[in-house]
Amino acid sequence: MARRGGLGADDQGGFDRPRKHSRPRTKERPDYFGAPTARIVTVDRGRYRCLLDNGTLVTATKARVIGRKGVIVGDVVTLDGDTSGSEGTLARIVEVAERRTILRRSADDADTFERPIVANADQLMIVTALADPEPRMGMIDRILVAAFDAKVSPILCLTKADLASPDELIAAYQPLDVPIITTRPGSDLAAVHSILTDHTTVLVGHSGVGKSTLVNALVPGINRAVAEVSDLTGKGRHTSTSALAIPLPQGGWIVDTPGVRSFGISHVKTSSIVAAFGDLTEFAEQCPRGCHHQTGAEGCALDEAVADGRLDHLRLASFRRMERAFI
Ligand SMILES: Nc1nc2c(ncn2[C@@H]2O[C@H](COP(=O)(O)OP(=O)(O)OP(=O)(O)O)[C@@H](O)[C@H]2O)c(=O)[nH]1
Ligand SMILES: [Zn+2]
Repeated sequence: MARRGGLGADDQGGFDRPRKHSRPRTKERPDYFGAPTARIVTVDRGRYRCLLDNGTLVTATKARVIGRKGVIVGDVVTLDGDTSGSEGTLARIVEVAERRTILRRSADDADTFERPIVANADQLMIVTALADPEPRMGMIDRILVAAFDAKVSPILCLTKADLASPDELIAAYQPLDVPIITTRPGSDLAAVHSILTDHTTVLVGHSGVGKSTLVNALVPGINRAVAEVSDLTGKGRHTSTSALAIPLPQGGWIVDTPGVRSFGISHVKTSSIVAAFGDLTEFAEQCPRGCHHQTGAEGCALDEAVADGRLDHLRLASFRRMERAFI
């Protein structure tokens, strides 16, 4: 006679095992639909400063559901808990939206650990002084490579045009099709504004190039806003190495990166540089397997393309310089 569950009803082996998958859930996973979303503007010692869509600045921690996943500046997050932004309150980050881009760097080339620094940026502005400090093309090239790799559009901003001519740098970077902006004290920033509007643009540059001067000119009153953020961290000045995202009055964001002085690019692959030079890919496909495309590379189809006029030699020279920047 068949009894329901008869088989193995007294079978120790079958029923003593913990039934991991059939245990009833004690708690339903909460549904965060309708919960406020915010942008991470800075990170300081495990505390995340988030700007709600309504303009409220909220301090938050990571909820346990986030686990070990990193939350970085530029991330779009869902908040739970107290999102009033009142002093002493703490919200919880319960969801991190999928990132459109991640800008990474390794601190230097010896450090192969890649650190994500900014999420969801679509532009990267390399701020370089034309003098004082002297421009370093190697540095510009490395940052360009990092931008191409992250599929973030680079922009070159040449400051201190009152001290030296930009002609040489413009000639060097024009073949890359990178927008180039020059500034000087009191210069009209309309071109800068229009390139930044409705984008999320990360600013990188060496100390002293005039990045703060530029940010202050772009965002009136930001001195005060920076001070507010540092006050809330309990320190007199903003000493965090975190990036700081600043909303632009006309729409869009700029992300200032005080910590990024060097730009290790040990995580970048050759293929992503070739991919960044879309017009070169069709030629490179004709190269011998494993071709590094450098000067003297045997049978490199890029040389042939230049020889028969299909490719501008300056463009190839720029591509090779980019590749050399990290080989
Ligand atoms: N001649 C000239 N000086 C400038 C220009 N822009 C900025 N400076 C000066 O350059 C110096 C450095 O400017 P900052 O804006 O502090 O440079 P920074 O890149 O923010 O430097 P850190 O704060 O150290 O990261 C200051 O003395 C500025 O007044 C410019 O277009 N021309
Ligand atoms: Zn080649």
